[in-house]
Amino acid sequence: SQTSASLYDEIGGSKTLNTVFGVAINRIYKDPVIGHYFNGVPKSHLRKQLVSQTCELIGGPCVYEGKAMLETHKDLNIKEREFYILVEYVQGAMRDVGLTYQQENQILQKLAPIKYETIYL
Ligand code: HEM
Repeated sequence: SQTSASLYDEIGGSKTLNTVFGVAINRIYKDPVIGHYFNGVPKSHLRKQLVSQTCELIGGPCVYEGKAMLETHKDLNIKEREFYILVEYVQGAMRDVGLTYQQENQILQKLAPIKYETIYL
């Protein structure tokens, strides 16, 4: 409703999102299964884009101006199980940064539909 704060404000805004994705990205880049996808992708660039996109999805003031998800991921041949490895890192980072389960799940629900633009079916 108009009177309730956005999820974005509730979690602490871009400061919290930057911390969450900073933690997640450090782990993702080291992962033995999915880390290789990110060779040559600057961490700071990916973090900025993920923060902006997620900010927009959870009611923040951002407008995502990065590349389209389908275009970005379609030639990578990402498998479904690899998608879930990435999601687990994002979830783990949210937990470590102190978000509640409810906040975690609300954010994951927003990210979930993007699955079909990232994996190779
Ligand atoms: C909900 C899941 C996902 C979201 C929200 C997401 C989001 C994004 C965003 C915002 C970018 C930056 C686009 C830009 O540069 O403007 C990106 C790039 C990228 N993503 Fe994802 N992604 C997801 C899943 C995955 C998965 C599962 C993988 C691999 C295991 C992956 C690998 C990559 C790579 C390698 C790039 C860099 C591509 C390039 O610069 O050429 N993504 N993603």
